[in-house]
Amino acid sequence: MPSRAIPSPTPESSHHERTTTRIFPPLGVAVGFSLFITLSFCFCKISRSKRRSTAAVDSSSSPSEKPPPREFSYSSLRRATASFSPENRLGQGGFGSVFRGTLASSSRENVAVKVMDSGSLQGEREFQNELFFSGKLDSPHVVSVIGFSHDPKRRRMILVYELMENGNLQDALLHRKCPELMEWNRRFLVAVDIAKGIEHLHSLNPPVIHGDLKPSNILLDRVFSAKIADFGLARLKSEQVEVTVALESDEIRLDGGGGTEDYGSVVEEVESVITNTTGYDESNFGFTDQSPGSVYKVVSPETIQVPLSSPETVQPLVTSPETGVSVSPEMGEKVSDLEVGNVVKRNGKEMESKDWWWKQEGNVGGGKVKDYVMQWIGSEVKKERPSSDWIAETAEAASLSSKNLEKKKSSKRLEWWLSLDEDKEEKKKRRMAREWWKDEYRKEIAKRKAKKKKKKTLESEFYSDDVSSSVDQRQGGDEELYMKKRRGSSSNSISSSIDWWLDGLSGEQWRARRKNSHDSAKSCGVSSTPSMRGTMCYVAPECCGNNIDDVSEKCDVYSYGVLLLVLVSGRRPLEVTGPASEIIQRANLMSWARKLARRGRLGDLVDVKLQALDQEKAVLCIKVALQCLQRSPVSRPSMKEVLGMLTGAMNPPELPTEFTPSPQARFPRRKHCR
Ligand SMILES: Nc1ncnc2c1ncn2[C@@H]1O[C@H](COP(=O)(O)OP(=O)(O)OP(=O)(O)O)[C@@H](O)[C@H]1O
Repeated sequence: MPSRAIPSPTPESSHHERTTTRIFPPLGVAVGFSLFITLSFCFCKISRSKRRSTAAVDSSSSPSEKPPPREFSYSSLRRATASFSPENRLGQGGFGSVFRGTLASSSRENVAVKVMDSGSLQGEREFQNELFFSGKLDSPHVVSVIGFSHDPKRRRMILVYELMENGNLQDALLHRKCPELMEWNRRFLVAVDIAKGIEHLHSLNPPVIHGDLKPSNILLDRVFSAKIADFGLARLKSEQVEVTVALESDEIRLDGGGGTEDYGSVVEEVESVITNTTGYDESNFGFTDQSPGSVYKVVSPETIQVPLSSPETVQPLVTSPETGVSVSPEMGEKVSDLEVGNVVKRNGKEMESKDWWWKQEGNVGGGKVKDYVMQWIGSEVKKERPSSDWIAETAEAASLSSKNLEKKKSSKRLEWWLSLDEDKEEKKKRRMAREWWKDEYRKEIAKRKAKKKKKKTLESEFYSDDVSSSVDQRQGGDEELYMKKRRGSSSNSISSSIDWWLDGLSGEQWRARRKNSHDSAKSCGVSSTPSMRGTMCYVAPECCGNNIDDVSEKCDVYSYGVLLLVLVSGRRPLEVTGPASEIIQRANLMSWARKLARRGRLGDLVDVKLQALDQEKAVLCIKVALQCLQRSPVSRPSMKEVLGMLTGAMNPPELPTEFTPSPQARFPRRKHCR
């Protein structure tokens, strides 16, 4: 087979090849390089966009970590608020004033700056709590804490929040009566926003219980979307860990039932809010004083104590091995149960039952709350005082003890008149005067009797609704006490009126323990939070006791029920309103709603000023509210269920059986004989 001859290169072709190889290799490298660059650029772009899209998916499924609160200098916040000028004042809370401010940063962000009252332990607790929870909560339905400023030497505590342009719901709905909130749809959305916010709190692990839900703690943004604010009374719900503050000793106490790891993590978390964000190494709250015994002093296997205030003020508690009661070594005296907390058993272990939520600050046994309640009720009713002055009457009755004194004095005066020994002429004059006195005295007695009778009728009418069901709830001795108190002496009629009124809302325990309540109003002037347990009318009955096991998410559900009724009716829980014949019935919103439910007339509760009303949805809201207001916490729905019912994701609720309209009588009523 002839082999193919390979042509030998001619001199020209070899020259050409030489030139080509001289030119093309660098060209090929350049082309290849540019191709490589283009490809890798495309690859980078594609992978980056891919990464971005996965990140977007991730962030939608689990919200990105919220930046921790920033630390601001006092001077920067002073500048932001024009030296805390009164024109910038947004409101006054129980523990400080809130100012509008504009941060000097490039974003010129508008903020709300809350300046805590210096020296107020409650303010300190609120400050602490807000920071603690700000790290945990990240929801569009919860007001965010942007930052803080703290100067322990001057006891300055400032919190910086996102600005909620339309202020609080109480003011917008009930005082300013914002036209936006007169639209049914907007009001309904506010109800849904709040439900979403609470549902978020309860869905966390461990769940967060707000503990003080009320319209003044709901803030509205520019477009009237609602957000939950004020975590001053909030707490973690956990079998294992309780965050408590022993106020007398200026200490945070982190109680854990499950070994040191449990509370260790919570301690870290509290610390991290302060230290991680600010490098707060020196002083703040004493967190960074790492000396054993001053930072995490283990009192019992379940308890860690963390000094709250500056190290100088800290008096760590130690526990007496015999009694298990905490003792202040500095003072060398026993801190009573009342001051530190009752020792209760839980999971077979002894623990402090009274945490700061139930704890009463300052005037522990002062019994000042009664005055405060009176003042508060007064402020509630004075706004829409009826033409009939039944309140004045009851107020008059309240001062009966002083009148008793007066009565005694006048009878003394009468005796004096009778004992006078005069001459005839004088005697005649005196006799006439004596007769006049006697007459007057008789008239006065008759008048008082009539008043007493009238007042009794009013009272029985007023409480007729709540009492029957309340009595059912009470067991054994409680019932007797209840009835005894109900029959209580008329000399205490105003306070008893108020008590019974409150009983319809918050349970008897509220009154029984009110002498333990602190008088926040006393020191701060304006506050609607009369006790550390939450706010009267909004606090659930079981949340008035000392048993921490009773505190659950259902306390918030109850408060939401009241809030929902306020939203639908456009009035306060206690308000004197409506035609004279129905004033008493309507005064207590919750009782009135229950009454209307029994009569099958829920529609009567709806605010008449509402525009574009969806009657069906309004009635749905009232039914949901009544579900939430059931006395037994287990009967109340969860917040998830509430949200489901409101949004239509779940079937609409039935009325609780206790409030269903009573069936028509089968037999015609017997006519009264005249
Ligand atoms: N982030 C905010 N944006 C706009 N206004 C606010 C903001 N925070 C608070 N306010 C206004 O300041 C008022 C006082 O708020 P604060 O939380 O101190 O007290 P409160 O909740 O009304 O009372 P209490 O302390 O008794 O519960 C609020 O009612 C509200 O009108």
